[in-house]
Amino acid sequence: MIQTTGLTRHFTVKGQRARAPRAARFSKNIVEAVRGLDLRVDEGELVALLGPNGAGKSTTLRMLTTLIPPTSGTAVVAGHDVVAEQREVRRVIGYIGQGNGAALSQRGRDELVSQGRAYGMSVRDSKARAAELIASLDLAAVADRPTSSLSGGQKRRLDIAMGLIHAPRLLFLDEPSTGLDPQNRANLQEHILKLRAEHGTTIVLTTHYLDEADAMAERVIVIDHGAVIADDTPARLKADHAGDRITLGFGSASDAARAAARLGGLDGAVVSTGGVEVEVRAQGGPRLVPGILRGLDAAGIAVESTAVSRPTLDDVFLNLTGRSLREGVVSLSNEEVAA
Ligand SMILES: Nc1ncnc2c1ncn2[C@@H]1O[C@H](COP(=O)(O)OP(=O)(O)OP(=O)(O)O)[C@@H](O)[C@H]1O
Repeated sequence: MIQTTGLTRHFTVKGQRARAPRAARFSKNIVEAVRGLDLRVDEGELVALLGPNGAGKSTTLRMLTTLIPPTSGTAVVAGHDVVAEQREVRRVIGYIGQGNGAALSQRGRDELVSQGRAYGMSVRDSKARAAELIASLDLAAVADRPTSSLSGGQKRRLDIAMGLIHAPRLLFLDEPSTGLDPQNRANLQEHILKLRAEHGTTIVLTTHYLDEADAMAERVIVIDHGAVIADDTPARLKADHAGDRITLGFGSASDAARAAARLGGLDGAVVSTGGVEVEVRAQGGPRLVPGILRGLDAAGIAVESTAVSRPTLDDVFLNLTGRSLREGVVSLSNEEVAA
């Protein structure tokens, strides 16, 4: 359904050099937003592009939806080239960008019908499709109110209905749940999964919510600094790139330091200390704990508490990049990109 080869997008931004002579004060910086992306998404897949702010997720989506052309490389979407066959691509895709515009004084139902007409559907078909989407996205109670009076979650569901009016085979969602409270977020995720189950739509979404990617996507593509750094099912990413986390608590920092020194020899484990706690990262955490406790007991080091947690996608990102996605939020500065 999607195939990209070496997909690249640069932006030129003007930078100001205060100390330079007047004529040379404005320099041009190249931001390499997306660098040589080779991507394949098959029909019916639900794929999440996950990455920190500035990683290149939206730029990728904007190229795949023909909103901006690539600087180099190619992308074929539903059998059509995104540069040479823009109109054909647009006909078969739905795109819901960040903060789409359902904020007018029109009624939601009318907006949906207008959108259907804009896609060349008849009034009758547009009305029938609008009614179907209103029912399946749980908008019946609000569809006849001005859209400006809807809540954030209702507006976002209306955005999604707008993107689906022409029954696209492929739907792009750019951060569908950003700005929603946890309840509305869960509700929206449920609706997206239901639509997909009902219509078999291929869905590509971007998110920086780790739990969203984990819960919804059967495939997660981790993007950092404009390039793919991992691509697999959430379960395999966690198994391959992050171990379980065993946290041991001690009565004193010196006990913790002695324990860390002993545990350092554990095969394949990464050990770190923080005050009176020691954290061990290793595969098969629950099975390792009894042996760890026996070993420390034999060395006369008393363990006061033990906790084992399964890895998250954040652990995967941390392992791959040395940075946390939770902190997040790494914005790519022009200087960083240029370096
Ligand atoms: N129109 C533009 N002009 C200049 N730079 C841009 C433009 N659009 C994006 N960029 C830069 O390209 C890089 C990638 O941006 P992009 O919006 O694709 O990231 P993202 O992963 O979608 O981030 P977020 O999660 O914050 O939406 C960033 O450094 C951004 O500042």
